[in-house]
Amino acid sequence: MIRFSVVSYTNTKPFLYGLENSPLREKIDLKVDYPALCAQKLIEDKADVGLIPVAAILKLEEYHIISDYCIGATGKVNSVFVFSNCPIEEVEFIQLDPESRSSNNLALVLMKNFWKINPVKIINAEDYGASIQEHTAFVQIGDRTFGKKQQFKYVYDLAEEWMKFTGLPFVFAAWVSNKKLPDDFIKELNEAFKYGIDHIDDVLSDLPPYEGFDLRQYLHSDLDFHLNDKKKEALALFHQYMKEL
Ligand SMILES: C=C(O[C@@H]1C=C(C(=O)O)C=C[C@H]1O)C(=O)O
Repeated sequence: MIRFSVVSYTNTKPFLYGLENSPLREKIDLKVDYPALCAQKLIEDKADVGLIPVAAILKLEEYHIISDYCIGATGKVNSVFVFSNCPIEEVEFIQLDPESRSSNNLALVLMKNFWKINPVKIINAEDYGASIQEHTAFVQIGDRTFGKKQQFKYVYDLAEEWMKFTGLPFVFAAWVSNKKLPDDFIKELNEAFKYGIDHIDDVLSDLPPYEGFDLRQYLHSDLDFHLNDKKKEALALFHQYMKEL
């Protein structure tokens, strides 16, 4: 069995749909985890393949990006935000999301290089996401952000801000193995992913509706699952900025 750790959020449903409908399914021990844990499992060799935050690639001794599919966005992603009670230029404390690796680092890169601010980082805030301090903001990713945009005065979509900063799309998570896998396995895996991405309407019909959030728009347009050349360029640039943090 090949051990998989994949993101437990709605953004991953098309990939799961592809896997569930693939003959490969029987060869895979499939676990869904929050993204930071997917990364940890690959680092500790508790999984062989992960849909992992790209920020964590820098922590792997050996890695192979095994797919031209990813979790990415070209412009607004609609599920990765900094929520704030004050304008970003006035933020003094930034609470990071314990489930994230990429977006936490993306927020730090943008704060340093784009917004030119240097707030205090808070890693496991006791009042995470619930601070009433005016100058405290927080990073949040995934389904927990659905419908939350309306609740904050200042909301920054980090894929959109990255696009303003660099003119590039962004890659949040990629399919990575920590050891070399057989070529035919990788080929079948990518066929399964393609099948899932081609059947987003079927994925949507299996999902319960989400009040105040347009799942159809999210899966069809906000997310962009193709790891194309522009996204690879963005990934290299992001890693470069991360190293300079
Ligand atoms: C777009 C998203 O991409 C994700 C963000 C990640 C991160 O910040 O580490 C990791 C995996 C993806 O699930 C999201 O979760 O909303």
